[in-house]
Amino acid sequence: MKVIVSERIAPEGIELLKNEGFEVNVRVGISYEELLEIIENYDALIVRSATKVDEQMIKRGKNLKVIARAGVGIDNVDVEAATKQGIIVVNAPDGNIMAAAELTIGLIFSIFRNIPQAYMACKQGDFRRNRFKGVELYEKTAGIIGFGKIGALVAERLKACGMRVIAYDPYVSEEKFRKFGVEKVDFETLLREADLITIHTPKTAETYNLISEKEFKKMKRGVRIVNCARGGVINEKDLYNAIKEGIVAAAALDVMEREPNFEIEKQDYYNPLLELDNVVITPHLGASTQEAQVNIAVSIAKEVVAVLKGGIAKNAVNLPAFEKEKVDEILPHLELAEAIGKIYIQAERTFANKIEIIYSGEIDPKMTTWLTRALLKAYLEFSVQDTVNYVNAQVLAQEQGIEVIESRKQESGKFKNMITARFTTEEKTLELSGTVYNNEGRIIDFFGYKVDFKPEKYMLLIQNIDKPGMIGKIGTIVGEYDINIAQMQVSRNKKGEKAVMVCEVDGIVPNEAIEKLKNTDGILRVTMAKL
Ligand SMILES: NC(=O)c1ccc[n+]([C@@H]2O[C@H](COP(=O)([O-])OP(=O)(O)OC[C@H]3O[C@@H](n4cnc5c(N)ncnc54)[C@H](O)[C@@H]3O)[C@@H](O)[C@H]2O)c1
Ligand SMILES: O=C(O)CC[C@@H](O)C(=O)O
Repeated sequence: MKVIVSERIAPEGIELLKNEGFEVNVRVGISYEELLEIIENYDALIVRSATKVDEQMIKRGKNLKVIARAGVGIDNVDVEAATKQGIIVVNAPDGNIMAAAELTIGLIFSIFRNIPQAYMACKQGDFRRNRFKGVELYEKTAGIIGFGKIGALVAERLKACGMRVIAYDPYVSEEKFRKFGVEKVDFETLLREADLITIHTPKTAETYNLISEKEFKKMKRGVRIVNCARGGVINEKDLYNAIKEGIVAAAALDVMEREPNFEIEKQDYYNPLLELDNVVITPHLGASTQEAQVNIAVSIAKEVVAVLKGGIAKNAVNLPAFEKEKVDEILPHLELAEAIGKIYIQAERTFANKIEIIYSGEIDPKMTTWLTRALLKAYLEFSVQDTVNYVNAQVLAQEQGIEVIESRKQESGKFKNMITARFTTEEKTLELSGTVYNNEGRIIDFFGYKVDFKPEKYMLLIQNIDKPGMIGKIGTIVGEYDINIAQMQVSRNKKGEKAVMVCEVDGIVPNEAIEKLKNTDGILRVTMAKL
C-alpha cells in the first residue's frame, strides 16, 4: 500500500505509517498538476489545508481508499465526490483545537493592545508609545460565532479575562451554553452588542460571507474582529471598507479566502487588508504548535492505517459520526452486524430484495446507521464486484434494488439489546438475530432456531434431521480432512424434525468434505461461512 503526503506533517506520523509497512512518499509542496498525474498510484492521500482535493483529483485517484485531512476543516476536500467513489475521508478533529483557541486569544490581545504594531515600531527604533494605546478586554462583551469545540475553549478563556461572553450557534444545545456560562443570543443581538467578534464556524454554504456589508452596518462602532476559523466567512472587501469607515477598529485574520503557498519563502501575494495598520495577519498558524502537529500527525496516521488494514476509522467524516468514547461500545455491535450480513449471504446465497433491520433495546440511535451500513457492506461484499465499504454500502444496496428498512423497538425480550435482520427473497423471509453482552456479539436466532454462539472466523453451517448419530458423522467427515471442530451448537424446534448445527472449525472445510457431508443421510444443507 502506498501513501502520499502532500504537505508537511510531523515525522511521528510518517514513522507510524512506515512501521506499519506502508510505502510513504512525502512530497511537500507538490503542485496540483503533478499530484493529478501520480495520484492513481496511491492508496492514501494525506493533506493539510493547502492541497485542493477536488472532484477531478478524486476521479484520477482510482486506487485511493482514504483521504486524510491532517487537521479539522475539510473544505479543501470534495467529500461528496469521495463518498461517491467509496473513499473514506478522515480528519483529526481534536488534535489542534487548543492550539487554535490559544492563537485566537493571542490575536485578540494583539488587536486590543496593538502588540504586533508596537513591536514592529520598536524594531525600527521607534519607541513612542502614545500611538499604541489599547483597550481592555475586562468587562467588554465578546461575541462568539460558532460555539463548537474551539468556540467553547475561547469562551472559557475570555470569561477568565472578565468578559461577558455571548454566542450565536443555532446547532448547539442550551445545555452547552449553560455549562460554559455563555449567553445564547441570536445573530442580530451578537452583531449589535459585541465589542469583540470571533469566528469559529466551519466554512459552509451557510457561513460563506456570513459577515458582509449588511452585518458590519449592524455592529457597534469600534468593534474588533478575529477570524481564526476559515477564510471566506468574512467578506474581505466589506471588512476593508468597514475598517476604512471606522466601524471596525481592528481585525486579526489567521485565515483568508485566498491563501498564499505556505511553503514558498517570498511570493507575489497581494491582499489589500495587508496595507492596513490595524489588521494583523498570520499565515494560517492556528494549528502550528509542536503539540498539535504531533497529535494530528499521529491521529491521522492511525486513521490511515485503520482504513488501509480494513478496520474502522474513528474520524471518518463521510460516515455518520459518533463520539470517540463510543468506539468501544459500537465495535462489538458493528462486528455483530457484519457477521449477520455475512452469515446470511453465505448460508443462503440468495439475493434478498428486502432487508429489514430492527434495533431493539439499548442501542444508541446514533449507532444504527453505522450498523446498517456494516450489515449491508458485509452482505454486498459477496454479491457485487465494486469495492464495498461503509461509505458506499447504502448506495450500492439501492443500486442493487434492495429495499432497506431500518426500525427501532423498545422491548428486546430477555436481552438488553438486539439486532434482527429480516431478509426477504422471492420465496421466503428469513431472520437472524444477535445481541451484544459483555462486549461480545452473539447470534441468538439462527433462521428461526434458538441458538447462542459467538460468530467465529470459520463456521460450518448445517441443517439436518434431528436424529441420533448426526454429530458423530459430521465430526468424522471433517476429521478425515484434518479439520478440528472447536465448538458446536445444536438447536431444534421440535424433536425429530429439522435441526441446525453451527460448528466453529479451525480452518476452511474443503469442498470435497462439504460434498461428502451433503451426501450423508440426514443432512439437508451444508455451507461454509468465513467471517
Ligand atoms: N486557523 C487554524 O489553523 C484552525 C485550526 C483548527 C480549526 N480551525 C477551524 O476552526 C473552525 C472551528 O473548528 P471546531 O473544531 O471548533 O469545529 P466544531 O465543529 O467543533 O465547531 C463548529 C461550530 O460551528 C457551528 N456552526 C455551523 N454553522 C453555523 C452557522 N451558520 N452559524 C453559527 N454557528 C455555526 C457548529 O454548530 C459548531 O458548533 C473550523 O472552521 C476549523 O476548520 C482553524
Ligand atoms: O493544516 C493546518 O495547519 C491548518 C489546520 C486548520 O486549519 C484546521 O482546520 O485544522
